[in-house]
Amino acid sequence: MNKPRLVVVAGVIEKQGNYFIAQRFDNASQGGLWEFPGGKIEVGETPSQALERELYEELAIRTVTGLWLADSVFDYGDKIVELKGYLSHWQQGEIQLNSHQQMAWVSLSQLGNYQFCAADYPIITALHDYIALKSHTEV
Ligand SMILES: Nc1nc2c([nH]c(=O)n2[C@H]2C[C@H](O)[C@@H](COP(=O)(O)OP(=O)(O)OP(=O)(O)O)O2)c(=O)[nH]1
Repeated sequence: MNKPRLVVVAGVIEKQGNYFIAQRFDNASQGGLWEFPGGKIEVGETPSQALERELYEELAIRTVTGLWLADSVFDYGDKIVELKGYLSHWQQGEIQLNSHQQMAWVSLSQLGNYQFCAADYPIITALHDYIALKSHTEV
């Protein structure tokens, strides 16, 4: 039997130098692990539309999708996840945690203290690279 291949979008939201991360419910797939919020792309959606819809459903905030950070493919055994990571810019609303058991705002260096879903590590690397590049090009 072919394994399902899910195409999933995830958004990195920054506020005052910290990044939003959320912990999956213990009883979900990849339970208890941390992630960037997002979810599966539905038929007919662009990645940005899917991400803006998911962040509204999961966190009740309106966002605009920004720069693409990285794509990552990981085989979890029962399914293959193709994760697309983007920056997401918070526009409106206060965060309500509708789909996660915990949230945190953490600095770039603190991201290393959390155990993320395996597919997220290339996104975290791309975020580090992006921030390093940005700090070198800003005067
Ligand atoms: N939203 C999100 N999902 C991620 C990330 N990293 C990662 O491996 N995933 C995986 C976990 C899930 O298997 C899948 C996304 O599914 P989902 O968040 O829409 O919801 P779900 O729990 O209903 O998924 P599933 O159990 O039906 O597979 O992608 C991430 O950073 N954000």
